[in-house]
Amino acid sequence: MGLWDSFLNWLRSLFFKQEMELSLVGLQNAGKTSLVNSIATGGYSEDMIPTVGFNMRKVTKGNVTIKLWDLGGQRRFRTMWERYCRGVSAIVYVVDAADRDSVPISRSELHELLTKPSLGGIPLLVLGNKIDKSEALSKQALVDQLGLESMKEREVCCYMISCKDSVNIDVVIDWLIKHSRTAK
Ligand SMILES: Nc1nc2c(ncn2[C@@H]2O[C@H](COP(=O)(O)OP(=O)(O)OP(=O)(O)O)[C@@H](O)[C@H]2O)c(=O)[nH]1
Ligand SMILES: [Mg+2]
Repeated sequence: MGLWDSFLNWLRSLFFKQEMELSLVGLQNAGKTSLVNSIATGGYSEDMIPTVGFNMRKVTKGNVTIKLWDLGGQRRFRTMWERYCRGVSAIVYVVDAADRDSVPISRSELHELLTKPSLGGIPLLVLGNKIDKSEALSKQALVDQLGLESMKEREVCCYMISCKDSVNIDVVIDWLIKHSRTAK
């Protein structure tokens, strides 16, 4: 690339730079921190430490800088979810689709969170993770069991992913970038 093209690209990046802030929520062991790693570097590890409280990571994709709040999913951290979801461009809710017993709890935590008036209208991206496992639910089963069809007051989208095998991570990134236009 010539100097002039590089200069033009740099100029373009100044004008089209976008920022967005996202919160990642969901039960412990769902794979939220794994998803952050997958988005940021494509890396994956079996050996993860549960998130205590929260972590903040900034990831740049093209011209979009994404500020990610990766929240702890253990019960004692769930009361903080609402605070970190206020004012974000989108809420990303991660579910372990292979842990069928945990789905009802995941459903009630999600519905409880979304009743908060402060979070009204914020788009929701639900990710059924760990589809590399044979016991993982299908997308339709997950949508049904989480009661996503009944959510009419916000935009809701659901994808099935695997952080382990990097399945659909690109689709997730595309969805996030599209929603950065509403960044505050
Ligand atoms: N098989 C499989 N395992 C996964 C996948 N994604 C994450 N895991 C595993 O699930 C476990 C939990 O992952 P984390 O990313 O720490 O989960 P978390 O949601 O951040 O958990 P908390 O921080 O406690 O809320 C780890 O052992 C990961 O290796 C996946 O796509 N497939
Ligand atoms: Mg974590």
